[in-house]
Amino acid sequence: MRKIVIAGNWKMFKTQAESLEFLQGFMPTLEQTPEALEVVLCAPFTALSLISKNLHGSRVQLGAQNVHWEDQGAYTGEIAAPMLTEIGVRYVIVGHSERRQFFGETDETVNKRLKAAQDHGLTPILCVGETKQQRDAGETEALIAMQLEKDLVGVDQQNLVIAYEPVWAIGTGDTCEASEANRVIGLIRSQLSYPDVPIQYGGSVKPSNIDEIMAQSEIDGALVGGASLEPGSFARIVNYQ
Ligand SMILES: O=C(CO)COP(=O)(O)O
Repeated sequence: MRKIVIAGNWKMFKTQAESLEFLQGFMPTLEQTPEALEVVLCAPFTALSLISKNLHGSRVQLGAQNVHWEDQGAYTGEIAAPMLTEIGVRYVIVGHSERRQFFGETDETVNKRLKAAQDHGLTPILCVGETKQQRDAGETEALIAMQLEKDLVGVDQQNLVIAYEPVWAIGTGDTCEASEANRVIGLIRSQLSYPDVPIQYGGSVKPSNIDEIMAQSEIDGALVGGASLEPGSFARIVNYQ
């Protein structure tokens, strides 16, 4: 059976104080959440250590939003895997479209980051997805196939989560139709050597559409941006029907 993983990607939001305030509202809502569901919070680097201390003993897993491929070195502004594992981080987002678009992330660096994360026992959440322009040009399938081919060279698919995030659906309120997300995720799965990789959908996931998304046969969870910032809204998402 494939694992279900719902992760909040807080992006560049929340100070330490705001993170604690979130936890106070969110943690009590998890009592009804099925044990089989993995709930992950991918917080900014500065909040990880404090959140880790406050998650102690809870079922929520901690995630980071990026990781460098070297264990240490002269890489100003980067964070290495041992710095994350030391404070209890278990997951890390790699290759988010915002990293690819605004910070020059390439399939080559994404691949290196994936392998470094796994070498240190972190589970990477690899993000793939097409832009509006690519979708309109009918290039969705080819683009995603190419991203997977390049990003996954030498990557252990048994310790991996993939997030299908159509770039045009991120932060726009313009969700991809659940059936279309299901179709693309099925195509992604057909390209994997290990078919039980959990594959999430990401892009304007909200309390109002999570039930339909999770009802799809190929979709194993969600990577949630804006709607993960407020405890009540993220609680409704992880307690999907
Ligand atoms: O980029 C995302 C998650 O990684 C999606 O963001 P939104 O849920 O805000 O559209």
